[in-house]
Amino acid sequence: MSKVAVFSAGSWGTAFSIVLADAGNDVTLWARREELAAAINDRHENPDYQPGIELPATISGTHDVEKALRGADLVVLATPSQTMRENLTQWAPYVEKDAVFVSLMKGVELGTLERMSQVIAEVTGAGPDRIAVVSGPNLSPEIARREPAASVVACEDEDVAKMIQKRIHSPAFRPYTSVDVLGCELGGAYKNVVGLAVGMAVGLGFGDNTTASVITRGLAETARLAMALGANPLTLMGLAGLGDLVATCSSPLSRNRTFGEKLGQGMTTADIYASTNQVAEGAKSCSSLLALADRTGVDAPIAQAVTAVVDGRMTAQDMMEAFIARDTKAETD
Ligand SMILES: NC(=O)C1=CN([C@@H]2O[C@H](COP(=O)(O)OP(=O)(O)OC[C@H]3O[C@@H](n4cnc5c(N)ncnc54)[C@H](OP(=O)(O)O)[C@@H]3O)[C@@H](O)[C@H]2O)C=CC1
Ligand SMILES: O=C(CO)COP(=O)(O)O
Repeated sequence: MSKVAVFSAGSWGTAFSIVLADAGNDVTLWARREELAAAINDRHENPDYQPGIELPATISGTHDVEKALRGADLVVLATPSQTMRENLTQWAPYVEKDAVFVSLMKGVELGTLERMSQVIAEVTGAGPDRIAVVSGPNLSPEIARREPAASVVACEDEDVAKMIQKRIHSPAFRPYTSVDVLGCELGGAYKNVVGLAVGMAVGLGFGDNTTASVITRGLAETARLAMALGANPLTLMGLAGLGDLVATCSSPLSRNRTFGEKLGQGMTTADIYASTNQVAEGAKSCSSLLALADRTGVDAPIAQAVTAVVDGRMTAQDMMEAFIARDTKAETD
């Protein structure tokens, strides 16, 4: 059986380990806390992140980086985007020589404005044929319950994308291939920002016309930036674009939408951080995506307003009013 190392045992790392195990892989799930690794082994459950879900016997937990990586030809990365560089710098010396990295993360690094595939390349020196991303409408509690879902596995080397596709195709999880790594990553990161804006609209008590308008203009904004950077526009119409946007913006399971809802109800960012330990990537990546749009010369009103609300410089109500009051223009401009 082929061995996969998954870093780490959060919501998505754990749910994706179930996909990998169901698809026939031997999975070693690395946990930052030793007691969580022990719980995974003793109880076949991740009580902190996917409580009540029995993990297949082919998933084992460990807190030992070297042990997790020994013999693994796929290294799946699912930590918060903002800590990936530091994490991977520590793990990289133990990665097998030809192992392929698979990023599940949906964020853009603050400061460098790099996508996760770029961070992985920089830290490990791996070429584009050893770096893939998996992105799509994949809310982890639903995936952990084995509800049917599709996703995209993107790698610049199509043969590698096909190899990973085979390795992650389970009875409940259907992956499509793509060579558009940039489009998939930007779709995944941007939908979190749009999810925050939609959550704010929901928190303010607005209905489906409002949320549909924000979702659609959010897709337009995502596509504008992604295409300016060289993405295939069809990627944004696909699972890693529209698909993930719809899932995130319509589901109360989404941490980003929930974070936005709380902002809409008047909570501050600091209060929300204090109330959860789970990652809402958009709250950090909104400012990186805005900076990326500014650097690229692309208009990004949603990223701009969401960043201002997250930073406490604007209220959610003012954001909605500002969206409506913007200079009018043609829809396709
Ligand atoms: N959840 C989902 O539905 C999906 C998430 N994603 C993406 O996957 C990525 C991970 O998200 P998700 O699993 O949901 O996040 P969670 O908040 O559920 O889990 C975060 C994980 O990262 C660990 N972690 C936290 N801080 C650090 C750190 N400083 N160094 C190393 N590890 C750390 C946590 O360990 P500990 O428990 O010890 O704190 C935990 O294992 C994000 O980019 C997210 O956008 C993508 C698709 C679906
Ligand atoms: O990326 C996700 C679904 O595809 C998960 O969204 P949240 O991070 O908002 O929970």
